[in-house]
Amino acid sequence: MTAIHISNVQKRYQSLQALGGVSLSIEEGEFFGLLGPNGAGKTTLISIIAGLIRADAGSVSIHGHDVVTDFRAARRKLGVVPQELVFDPFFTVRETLRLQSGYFGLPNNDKWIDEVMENLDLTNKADTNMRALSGGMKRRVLVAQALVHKPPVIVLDEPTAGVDVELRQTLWKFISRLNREGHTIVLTTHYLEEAQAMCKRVAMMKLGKVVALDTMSSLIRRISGSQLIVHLKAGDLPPDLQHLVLHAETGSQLSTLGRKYSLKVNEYMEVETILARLRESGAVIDEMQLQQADLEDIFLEITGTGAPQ
Ligand SMILES: Nc1ncnc2c1ncn2[C@@H]1O[C@H](COP(=O)(O)OP(=O)(O)OP(=O)(O)O)[C@@H](O)[C@H]1O
Repeated sequence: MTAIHISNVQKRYQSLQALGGVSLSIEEGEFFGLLGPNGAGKTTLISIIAGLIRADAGSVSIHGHDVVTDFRAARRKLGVVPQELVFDPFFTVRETLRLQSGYFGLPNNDKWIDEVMENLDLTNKADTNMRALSGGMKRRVLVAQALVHKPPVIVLDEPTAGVDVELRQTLWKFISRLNREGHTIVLTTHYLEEAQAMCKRVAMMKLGKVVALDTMSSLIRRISGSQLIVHLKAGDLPPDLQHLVLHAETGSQLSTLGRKYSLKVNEYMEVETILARLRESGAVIDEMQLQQADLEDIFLEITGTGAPQ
């Protein structure tokens, strides 16, 4: 079954086209990543999925329920962890979670609330007022709040932005478990290595459009091969190797003198050729390293920008 079906969604803010016709289907049980640089439209798309804002055109359904015409049924299937921390400061953690359960018509939900709190290391804060919690703890409550009604589809918008390593690990352990148990997970994150580790399939967005949609493994294969990083302490890269340059750092960008290049290498044999050409041209290598391409390189190649901030 399709968990989220997005069909030609468009959204404009005055003269700005935030989403220019996004179509995407996410199947039940997937662990899906939504990536893109700042302003790509990820939060706008998530807000439309959550029924918080209306698309100008197109449609979104969750487990077959349209988010506009069948809002309540769609909302029941969905748990959203938003980017921003918004709470009523006068309630305790447990009260906050009970209220949220009530909103979904689940008055006797304490067993699951306890389990969620336990899994997010919130148990000893259950009776603490929201206003007395640290930012990281508040973020845990946001996650717990999204899960109170055991939604089959869970959308997390930058859940680990600015949180410590401990919370990231706790969160990923719990989210992975929910995914293994069949929940569909959709994630946006600033941390590409996190997306690479967790997501099986990703969509990359840029300026309101999906510019790449593939499994993580084919995306990684797309930028085939590796990169050879060479730090030259004398001489420079000969012109006939310039076409291989992925990144270059020179002079003041480096803590040491010289020039540093990342070169695209498709086969290991090519390393030999590159080294021979450098030697012939009089360049002197200070350090070198061979690295597998990762999601960051692909992101750079596809969106033309650095990692999302
Ligand atoms: N309420 C709004 N009014 C006007 N413009 C908006 C509004 N919300 C978003 N935008 C604009 O729409 C575009 C898409 O924003 P959106 O927040 O969806 O991007 P994003 O991919 O989530 O970015 P980020 O990674 O920074 O969160 C941006 O150019 C943003 O400035």
